[in-house]
Amino acid sequence: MKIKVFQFEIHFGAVEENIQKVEELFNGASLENIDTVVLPEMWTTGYDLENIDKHATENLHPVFDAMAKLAKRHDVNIVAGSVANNKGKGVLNTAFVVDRQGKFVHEYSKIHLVPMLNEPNFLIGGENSADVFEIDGEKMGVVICYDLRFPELFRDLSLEGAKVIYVVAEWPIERTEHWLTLLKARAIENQCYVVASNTIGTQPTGTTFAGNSLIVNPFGEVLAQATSDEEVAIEGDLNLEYIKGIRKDIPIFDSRKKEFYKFL
Ligand SMILES: NC(=O)CCC(=O)C(=O)O
Repeated sequence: MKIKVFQFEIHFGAVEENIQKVEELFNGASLENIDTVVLPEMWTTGYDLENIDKHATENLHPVFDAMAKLAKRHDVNIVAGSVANNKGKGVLNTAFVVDRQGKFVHEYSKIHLVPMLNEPNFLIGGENSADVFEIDGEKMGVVICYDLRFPELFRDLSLEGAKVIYVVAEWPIERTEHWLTLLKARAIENQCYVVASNTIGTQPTGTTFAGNSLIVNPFGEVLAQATSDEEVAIEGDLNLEYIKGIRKDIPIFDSRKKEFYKFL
């Protein structure tokens, strides 16, 4: 399963420009052998939270339609990062997935809003857990940025059968070590692939983002890593059969003692 992760700078609060930019990235990339393309968090707006009401999609439209067109044109699945999204009760931070036929597969709205970037003052949290979805017959999950700090979410997804967990993010540069360490830890402890897309550049809020988009295998080895300050695409060839071998050699799922875990 071949994955391409786009890492790019987001034009602050410029939805149309960002959609156009993503279209150009798809049209300029070599995608012939790629199964799935991954985008970062809140890529249509960045952290323009003061204006987030006016930027938000209505139930993912019209951004969904633009992604569906790209998926069909390039014959790829898209883990379409996340966007500010209004479903009637306030603005959510919603990740979504579109398949090669341009069909809606899955959505997940961030449940852990990040206090350090002021999200709780402008956004509402998702009301559903991060469930698995299937693309090309394989189970996967997607979570959003600050969610990375909550191992429970990753454990739930892997217990439900996710072999790949996507992390779509706008992770700040001062916590780069947390980003890299936690991505590897989540892959090792759940023995699954972790595929992460982050943004770069400094937004007018003063936050500079860490880049370092990453693909980690179930043994914790880095298959591909972007730099901290460049617009690049990284690629990984995920061998989902490899997961079986790792889980046989280090059988953590068989060794679990859930009767002793107090808060699960
Ligand atoms: N966009 C985010 O959720 C950032 C998370 C973050 O800054 C952190 O966990 O640290």
